[in-house]
Amino acid sequence: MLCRGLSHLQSRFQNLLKRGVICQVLQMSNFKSLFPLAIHWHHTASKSMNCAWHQHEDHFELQCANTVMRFGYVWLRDHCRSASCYNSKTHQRSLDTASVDLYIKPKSIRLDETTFFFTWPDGHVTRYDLDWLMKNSYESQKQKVIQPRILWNAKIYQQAQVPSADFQHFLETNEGLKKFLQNFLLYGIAFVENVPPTQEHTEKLAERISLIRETIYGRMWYFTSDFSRGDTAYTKLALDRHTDTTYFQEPCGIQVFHCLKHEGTGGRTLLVDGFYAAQQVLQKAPEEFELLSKVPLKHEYIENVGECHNHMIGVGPVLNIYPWNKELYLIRYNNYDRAVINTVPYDIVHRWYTAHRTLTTELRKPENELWVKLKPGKVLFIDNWRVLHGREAFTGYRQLCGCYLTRDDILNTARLLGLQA
Ligand SMILES: C[N+](C)(C)CCCC[C@H](N)C(=O)O
Ligand SMILES: O=C(O)CCC(=O)C(=O)O
Ligand SMILES: [Fe+2]
Repeated sequence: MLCRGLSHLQSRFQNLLKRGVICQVLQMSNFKSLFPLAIHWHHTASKSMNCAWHQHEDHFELQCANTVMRFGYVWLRDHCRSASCYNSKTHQRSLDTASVDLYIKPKSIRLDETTFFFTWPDGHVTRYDLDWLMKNSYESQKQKVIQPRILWNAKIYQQAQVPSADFQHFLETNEGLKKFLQNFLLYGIAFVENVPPTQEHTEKLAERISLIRETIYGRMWYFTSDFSRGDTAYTKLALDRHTDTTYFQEPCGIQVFHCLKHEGTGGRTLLVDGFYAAQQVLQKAPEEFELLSKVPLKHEYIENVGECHNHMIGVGPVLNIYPWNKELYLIRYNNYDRAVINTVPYDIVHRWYTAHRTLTTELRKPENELWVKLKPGKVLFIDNWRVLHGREAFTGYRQLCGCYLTRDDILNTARLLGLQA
């Protein structure tokens, strides 16, 4: 076992010292640029980043600044990035994980500058860069937000004065696209203006950022109040706030709306940030937030109108959160399409209704409602996993076209443009 800088060890690491071998890494000058979590460490670490490590019986421990990170040996062996274990051209694992001894332990560990060298019992050597380990540790992921967002009520959104994208700029420049996507990711809604009011141009716009998600409503849809489909959307009635396609196992990620024509009154679009409302529930009644994130519900779409026969069922809680950092990523809220609740016993059902009421109260607060009148030329993108939409009743002839997009593909575009998504 080789160690460096032992003389620099301070009392801070004395506990670790007592338990065995300690090594320290000094002067990590490239640390901040390599490690995106630098923002977090920035406050806690001085310029020379001190890290200490320790080889335990069943895991490897790394301590940098105030973070203690633990890595199991099977995990470490499984994440070997050597040429025989990992294809760096395809970014795919070649190693057969099932061939790794579940009780594997390294024969030796040494640190050279900022690279650890693990030698395994069969002589295979794995190298891990310190910053790679830090970035990929559970402990750092736990503190990290997957998707930075600005939660809003009407006032916050209006005061932010988020600009709309211009059709040409959006189509022809990466910069225009990137700005649009950044706003979309932050707020869950975004507008494009100066779009020729046709279905073809709307389609072109959608294809610029994502693959269109074809559903039972078609690829591009075009609808009026003709009740051509068995759903209230195809009437002139008001629609309370909701998310769409809750009856899919994976609800559509994004909804695109373009109002091509409206000769009449009413018909404004209502937008509510579901995550803002959920955040209020978390603050006011955390146990209700938890219940909404745990109780599985069914939503259902049953249609028998004309030639259209469909029966869709989607299952999932109202609030969907990542288990490791509790970050909210999907709200499934549609009181029209919610199916019979038969997945939980009656006493929990009652508690669920209470929690659902609390969330509904937040969602219905007038200060959380953003009302917009969609006009030909102005296309609205809605994050259907976050922002609820609704509409006011209307009179006269109204034509809306649009489509759904797959969330994976829009996030793919965002990442390729360098955005965090
Ligand atoms: C958008 N488009 C008119 C095609 C479909 C409307 C789907 C309406 C359905 N109740 C839901 O919320 O999913
Ligand atoms: O007519 C509208 O403005 C929206 C209707 C609706 O909720 C939908 O089509 O998903
Ligand atoms: Fe809808």
